[in-house]
Amino acid sequence: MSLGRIGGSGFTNTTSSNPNEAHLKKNRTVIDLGDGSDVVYVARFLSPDRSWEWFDYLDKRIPWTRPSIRVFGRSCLQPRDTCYVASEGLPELRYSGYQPHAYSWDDFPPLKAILEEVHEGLPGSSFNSLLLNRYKCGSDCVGWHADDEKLYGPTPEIASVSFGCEREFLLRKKPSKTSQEKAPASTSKGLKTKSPNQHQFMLKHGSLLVMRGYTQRDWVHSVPKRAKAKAVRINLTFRCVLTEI
Ligand SMILES: O=C(O)CCC(=O)C(=O)O
Ligand SMILES: [Fe+2]
Repeated sequence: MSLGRIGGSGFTNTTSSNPNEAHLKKNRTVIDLGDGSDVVYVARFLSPDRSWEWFDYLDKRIPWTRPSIRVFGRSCLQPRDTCYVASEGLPELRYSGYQPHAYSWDDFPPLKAILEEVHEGLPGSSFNSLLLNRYKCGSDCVGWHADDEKLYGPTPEIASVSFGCEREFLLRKKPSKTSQEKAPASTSKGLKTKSPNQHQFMLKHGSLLVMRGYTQRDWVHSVPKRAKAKAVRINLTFRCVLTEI
């Protein structure tokens, strides 16, 4: 696996003989977040049947743990199950005071198959690590954060594949430093408009969402609690840990 790539894979405009790539180009939604950041969403990235097979495998076979993490200086149980898979020899991941054990791709062959699908869909991308999350019910969640750890570099591409229960994924712009940018969004008639500084996606079973460019520097994201979500959701975020920072 090639390592050390920075930046987005970019869905190039060249004609492609890869049917997956062509399908993706047709069915993707690209949201330009401005300032060199964008998000790509493909609702039907994987077929529902295959996705359910993968869901069952992941639910049963992944050695899920629910670690203690530190948030604002206090120790608490992470409100979701997690597991981490990474290629050998990479710098270790550490977030919220927690350093997950890195399992090998060889331990979970279906993860290699999903990774292959993601690489086919995102030509030029080269992911070498994967953070898995399992949300058992509506009170499981992930709070506002950015995946801006140094080991991913300044413009990480993060590909997120979802299985099972649909959950909302929110993106919110970080507060800007200049006062001009802080002004609330309004029309020329002074009417308030819906802020372009927030975006919301309902992440479907078998969907792919990709964050690119400066999204981790300028935006935060979350999967909030939802009382109505009664079933299990599993999310995989593929990332590229840089070998030379
Ligand atoms: O579950 C999701 O959709 C997002 C997970 C996430 O943001 C993360 O693992 O960093
Ligand atoms: Fe994240």
